[in-house]
Amino acid sequence: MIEFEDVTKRYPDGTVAVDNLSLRIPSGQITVFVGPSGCGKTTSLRMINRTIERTGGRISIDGEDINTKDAVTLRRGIGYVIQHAGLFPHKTVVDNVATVPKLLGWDKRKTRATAMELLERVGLDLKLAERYPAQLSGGQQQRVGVARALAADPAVMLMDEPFSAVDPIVRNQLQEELLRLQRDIGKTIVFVTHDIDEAIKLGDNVAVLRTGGKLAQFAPPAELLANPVDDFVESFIGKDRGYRALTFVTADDLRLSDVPAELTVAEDGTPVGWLNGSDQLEPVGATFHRGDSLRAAMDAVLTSPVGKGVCVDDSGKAVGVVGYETLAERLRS
Ligand SMILES: Nc1ncnc2c1ncn2[C@@H]1O[C@H](COP(=O)(O)OP(=O)(O)OP(=O)(O)O)[C@@H](O)[C@H]1O
Repeated sequence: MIEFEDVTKRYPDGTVAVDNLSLRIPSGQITVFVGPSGCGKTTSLRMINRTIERTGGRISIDGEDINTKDAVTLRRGIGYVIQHAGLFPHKTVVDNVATVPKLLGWDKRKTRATAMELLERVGLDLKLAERYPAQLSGGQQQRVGVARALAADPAVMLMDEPFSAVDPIVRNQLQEELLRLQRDIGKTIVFVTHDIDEAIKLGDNVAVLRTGGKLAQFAPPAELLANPVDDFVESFIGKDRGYRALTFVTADDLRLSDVPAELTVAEDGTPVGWLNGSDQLEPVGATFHRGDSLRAAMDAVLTSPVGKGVCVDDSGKAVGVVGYETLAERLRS
């Protein structure tokens, strides 16, 4: 656990970037700092690896005050990923990832093997390993940045707007990959973003900061959407919070009806289309799985030409359908 106790940062010019911040960041989870520009997110993050020194209060990792450690040793145990990846331009991709293991004096073979394994884990084509950063796309560079931060297997990883500079599609892919990776590695990740949707998607917990570095609310995303503590948090979360909260409700217990005859399925049971009155096939629309959210089920209903969302199993086979009435019944419960 990383604990902030009454942490303050006053810059030499008198700016108070962070004001009496107290919160507990649980181990093995993703905690997101979110808030408007200039609210102190980056300052808060960088005080954890002491690239910015706090001016008041205490920060501890697993009970140990970070100031009792030498700053360089502390930083080697904490991965750090920033916007634009911050890769060394004169080093190849694999050498970038190997930076910290080399500093730690690992032997060459082990270092290279680890670097290649990490590149694979973050989803980078290994053919790119000998390229230089400038020869990669922004999204590929970010993957290398994540691999580099993970190289020495740190327990803590700090990520400062890591996906902000890439286009929305790549950004979405990188977010999905981070969630997938985190299911395997279970690091303590502190993630900074100004984008509330990114915070809600990635965070196990979200700390909403207001200007002046004050904590407005610290809660899991579902709670934040359901119960914003004040007008500031509510307006920061934005519109559609009721609808977005459905992301956190599972469709597990949704009552399904049998697959009707009008839904044409292939030999393997996968849905092909809805047969309309003129004997023509209309597209199925979005489908959903049992374990998906109610939001996904609702999307399936809304995109279906006949108002029936198709539920499929892991092999893609249609296992049932759900209509407006059942969905509404579930939403009311
Ligand atoms: N070196 C500095 N000297 C003085 N003030 C600073 C310094 N660095 C940051 N600040 C101020 O501290 C406040 C918080 O800055 P910080 O970068 O932590 O915010 P942020 O929430 O990460 O912002 P953004 O989303 O725009 O990156 C801002 O008012 C900023 O101008």
